[in-house]
Amino acid sequence: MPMTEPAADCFETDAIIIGAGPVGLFQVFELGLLQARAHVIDALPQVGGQPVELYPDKPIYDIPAVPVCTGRELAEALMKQIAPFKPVFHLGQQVSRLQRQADGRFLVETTQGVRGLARAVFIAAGVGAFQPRPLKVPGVEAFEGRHVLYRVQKPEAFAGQQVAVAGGGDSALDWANHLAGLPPQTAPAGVILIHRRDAFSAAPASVSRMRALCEQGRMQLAIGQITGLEGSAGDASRLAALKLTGVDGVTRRLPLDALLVFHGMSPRLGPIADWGLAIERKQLAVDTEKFSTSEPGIFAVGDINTYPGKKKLILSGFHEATLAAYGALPFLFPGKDVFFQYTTTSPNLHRALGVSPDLSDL
Ligand SMILES: Cc1cc2nc3c(=O)[nH]c(=O)nc-3n(C[C@H](O)[C@H](O)[C@H](O)COP(=O)(O)OP(=O)(O)OC[C@H]3O[C@@H](n4cnc5c(N)ncnc54)[C@H](O)[C@@H]3O)c2cc1C
Repeated sequence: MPMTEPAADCFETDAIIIGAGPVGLFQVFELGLLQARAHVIDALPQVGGQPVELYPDKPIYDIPAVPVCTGRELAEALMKQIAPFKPVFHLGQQVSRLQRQADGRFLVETTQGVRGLARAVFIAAGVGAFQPRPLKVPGVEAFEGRHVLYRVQKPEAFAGQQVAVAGGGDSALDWANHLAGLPPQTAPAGVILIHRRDAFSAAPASVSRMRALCEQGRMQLAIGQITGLEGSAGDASRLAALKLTGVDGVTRRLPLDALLVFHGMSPRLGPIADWGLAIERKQLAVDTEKFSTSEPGIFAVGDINTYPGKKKLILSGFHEATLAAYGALPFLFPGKDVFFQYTTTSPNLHRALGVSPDLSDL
């Protein structure tokens, strides 16, 4: 790996975890028990990785000692478990660069400009960074980022505008409902939900609310495929209308100012492949003692890694995170002896966890 000088405006911490999926979150816990501070970076605006992004309400039955929990509940429980260690989260940030510095630490940089230095890095990047699926319509690039958006930051920015929301899942319906329900002074002039069929994968309560808003005339629903976008006559870079081809095969023109697209998220390995680490079939090769990558001080845990017998299961990732934390000790605290301790009986760990259990019977 190339050596560069440390940047002046970085956060500094013991460990940086790339990925806030279940394994990245549990990595915080295992590092916390060893008294290592962690910052966690994720491309998504929320924590929880695949279970929250792909199956938030589906029951999971194979988390040890938890007979059943949903993807969302798992993430909530992990967040509660790691709270005593006060991890710092950088969400909505895709890590693009990872470089060893002259002092042996690693500089981690995101595409949005966040930078951090740490003695050890844990790549818990799952199947890659989740990115919004782009709208596949000719010429869309001319409007992306200004009038065609995949994320909403300030809903009030659409006050008085004609807004179309494309998609049939939770994000699309949540945003369409939210925009249509805003008070008049901040509401768009019109909200139209566009989906390719009159069946939705969003939560039933969101679908009922959407239908109620349509009945009240506060939102419209259009069924069809977006087949084209049109710039305004005076300024071709300004979105003026979209073309919607209905199930009847007729293409209609819908005037609008902004199009919000929620066609789901897809994972991309992206920059991880360029960090000079040994890769086997799009996964990071690790040993099974420390879950170290080919670069000392960089560990890989969870779905992103591969080794003989690897199973892409959450419980396997938890085991990997535990051994990786111990494996990182020489990088985190060089020369310091850190002893293995049980959470049941160690006063040190109780202090770290902020608990004071009764030890008199043990
Ligand atoms: C439908 C479905 C059902 C499943 N059911 C089960 C089950 O019942 N039991 C079970 O054990 N497992 C199940 N799995 C698998 C389980 O979800 C994964 O094993 C688990 O999510 C892996 O966790 P992780 O933390 O390694 O990665 P992920 O959950 O994928 O999280 C990785 C995170 O890293 C982020 N990231 C990646 N690259 C970057 C980058 N460059 N910069 C910033 N952030 C980045 C991503 O945005 C993501 O949030 C299921 C998977 C699916 C798809």
